[in-house]
Amino acid sequence: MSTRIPLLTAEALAVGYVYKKSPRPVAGPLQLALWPGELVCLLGPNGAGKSTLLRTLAGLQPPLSGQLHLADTALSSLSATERARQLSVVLTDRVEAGNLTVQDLVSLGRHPHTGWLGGLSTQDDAHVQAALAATGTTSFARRPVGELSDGERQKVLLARALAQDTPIVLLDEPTAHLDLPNRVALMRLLHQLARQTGKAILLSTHELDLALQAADRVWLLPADGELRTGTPEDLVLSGQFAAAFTREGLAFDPSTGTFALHAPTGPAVQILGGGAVAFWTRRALEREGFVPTAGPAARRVATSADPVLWTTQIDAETPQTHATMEAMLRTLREIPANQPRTAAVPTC
Ligand SMILES: Nc1ncnc2c1ncn2[C@@H]1O[C@H](COP(=O)(O)OP(=O)(O)OP(=O)(O)O)[C@@H](O)[C@H]1O
Repeated sequence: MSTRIPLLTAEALAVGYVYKKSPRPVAGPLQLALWPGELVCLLGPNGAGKSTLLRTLAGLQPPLSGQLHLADTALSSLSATERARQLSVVLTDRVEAGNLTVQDLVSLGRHPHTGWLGGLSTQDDAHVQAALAATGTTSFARRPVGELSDGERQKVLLARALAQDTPIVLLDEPTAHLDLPNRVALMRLLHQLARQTGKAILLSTHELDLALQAADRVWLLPADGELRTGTPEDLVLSGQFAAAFTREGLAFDPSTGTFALHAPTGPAVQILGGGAVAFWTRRALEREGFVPTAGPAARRVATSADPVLWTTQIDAETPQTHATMEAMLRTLREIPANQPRTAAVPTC
């Protein structure tokens, strides 16, 4: 029998604000559990209440109602230091670091373990160095925090949270200022950290595709404030993921895991072949307004990978081979007399 117990639980938790003594609920009632070794991504549209929930779970704002426990201890009964030994948090608020260097700021993460006046032991310093290395910030450890770019500062704040070395890590939009390779690297780092150290890591993000790939579990907070949880795959296949982000004219495609940028309405084009060339051919055809299909169609394009080539055929005309996507698209746009002249322009 499993002896795993959640590191954080919430029962009937309502989060929100109080305005002129009246509660303004944002989300809830929520039943939640954060398990050791799991990376959880909190997803939802703008204004759904992700930051409000994270601040509440971090003990930085009181719940409107309900119970919050770290293991079997009520969060509200912990002192700030006890809480900081259990839970680290990085919010989106600007951090005023004065003249502190990166190393100084990351070292502050050790204070729940050393006390404010305590110097760093060798072991504390090892935690700081490991956090700098894991986040790729060692090379600017001596620089003042005030001189960093937004992305560099974001990595340093994550390093401080990692140096704190808590069982629970809460991160509000940790990828917001990072370029794509850094976003991918960060998600991979957090996933590995959760797996290797048994930490429970909860992060909010708008990086839906990355979250779907990296998260062990998704907390999906739609605008109605009713949280759905599950593996990314269960939420996608049940349609709950698409429903949370539904917008007029925007559709989530469960077969590719992406939101469609285009709404193709033009003639069908049959794609023959597979792999990367077929994938990118499909993308290009959709952008041009064609409807890519696996079934038979008057327009056909066969893809080959080595060498990269396309062979188009329209009706029974002589097939033509093309060395570039551009040439292939040009040919498909040249429509025979009995076909519509141009592919339909996608609607916004
Ligand atoms: N300090 C506050 N006082 C009152 N209402 C607030 C406060 N902060 C946020 N809200 C409101 O609470 C709701 C949820 O906001 P929150 O910032 O938690 O959403 P979010 O999901 O994090 O949004 P985003 O994805 O845009 O960052 C919003 O309607 C917001 O206007």
